[in-house]
Amino acid sequence: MLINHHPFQVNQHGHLEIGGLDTIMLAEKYGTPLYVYDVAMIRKNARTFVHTFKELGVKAKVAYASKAFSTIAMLQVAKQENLYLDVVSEGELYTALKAEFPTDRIHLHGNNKSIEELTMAIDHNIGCIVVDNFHEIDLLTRILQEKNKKADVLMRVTPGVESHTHDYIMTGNEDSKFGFNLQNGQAEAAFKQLNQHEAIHLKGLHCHIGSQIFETEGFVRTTDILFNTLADWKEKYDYTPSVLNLGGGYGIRYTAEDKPLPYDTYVKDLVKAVEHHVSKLNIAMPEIWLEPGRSIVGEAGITLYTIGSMKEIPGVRNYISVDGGMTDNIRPALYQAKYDAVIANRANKPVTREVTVAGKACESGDQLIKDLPIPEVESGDILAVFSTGAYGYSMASHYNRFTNPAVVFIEDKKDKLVVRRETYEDVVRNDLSYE
Ligand SMILES: Cc1ncc(COP(=O)(O)O)c(C=O)c1O
Ligand SMILES: N[C@@H](CCCC[NH3+])C(=O)O
Repeated sequence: MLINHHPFQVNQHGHLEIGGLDTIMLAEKYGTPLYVYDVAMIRKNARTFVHTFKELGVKAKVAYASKAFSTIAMLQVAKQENLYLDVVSEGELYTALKAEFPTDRIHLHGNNKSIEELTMAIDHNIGCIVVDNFHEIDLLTRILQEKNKKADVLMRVTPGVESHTHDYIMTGNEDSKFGFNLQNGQAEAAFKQLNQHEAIHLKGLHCHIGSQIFETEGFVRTTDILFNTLADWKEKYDYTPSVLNLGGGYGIRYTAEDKPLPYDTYVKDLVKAVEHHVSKLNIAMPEIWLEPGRSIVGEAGITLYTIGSMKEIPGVRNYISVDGGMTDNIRPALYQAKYDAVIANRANKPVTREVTVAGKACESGDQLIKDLPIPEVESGDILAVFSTGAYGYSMASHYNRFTNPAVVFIEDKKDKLVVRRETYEDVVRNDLSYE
């Protein structure tokens, strides 16, 4: 039985299962809040992207955008699936090195890369650096010259496309902190610097228009815009790219309102758009690189909470409070993101009322879900929130000095702790005395 369109089962005890295991057993064993991932689902998502390119006979690299969920275990799964890896910071790169991710398969992003980040990337011979701005060109070329090394580089451009998503996760629009602007000549100026530099091998362009996008039209329009520029640069500079990186952004189902496309549809439409322009320009087909994050891990993860206090305000609203909230999932507070959930130990009971799920942080805005239909509940019940696998753990905070939850992976009906729950000692570890 699918629960509210989510690919999870309910067992004979009426308990929600993930990967064939009882979520109530998991909550008892590991405590709550708890992030739980169905690893088979992660692998299936990754394989859909990779296999679709194979079926189409198109050379491609699928780089998991590790910002969505970066832990050593997750990066080991990405490695096992032969994915490439997108990192945006020293910390994400450090995690990749700890996971022994092959460095030539790592791509470095970032709109304000530090000298240390660039140096670390160059020292570890990572596969590609996605250059974002003029300051970075100066830093990068200086470091390469000092070290007498060369680097493969993509140039991040902003095409001026407004994707249909929340303002904060839109990145390809003209007014963006990311990348070189294609409209105002900055991209062309950067191109000239990069293309003629002896320490740089400019493999092509990168573009990421935003996240949680449910149609392919924005991506196709972006491809049109990129090829306008490429046609111009072919004519003026005899330049043809060997790589086109179209970023990530493929939407997932958080609630029944979301209607995600199958992931192979994105791949097929993008390939079609690129092939169209390639044949018009009469150039060799570039390799296509993608950077899915959310679509690989989002629906594969759930969060289990224990329900504590409950408050009824007659005629206004009923609250149930859980033992986590914005500190393990900032997305509702940050983007008004909507989530769906069930009472995991009463997953087959009829719905009788609507509640707002409040978190435990000292913020009125710490509300995970508004107007969630649920059956009768008691304190101590377990709430399972769906589709928390992306940008939950990775955006967690220590506000109110909460500890970050543990992470458990399920595969072949076995549970494995992959991130320990933090202790209060972890939280104060770097505090120094002032006495
Ligand atoms: C450059 C870049 N690539 C890839 C991603 C991953 O996006 P998503 O998780 O929506 O697939 C992001 C985040 O939005 C990004 O900024
Ligand atoms: N953190 C965002 C998406 C990442 C945007 C990065 N470019 C989210 O939770 O949806």
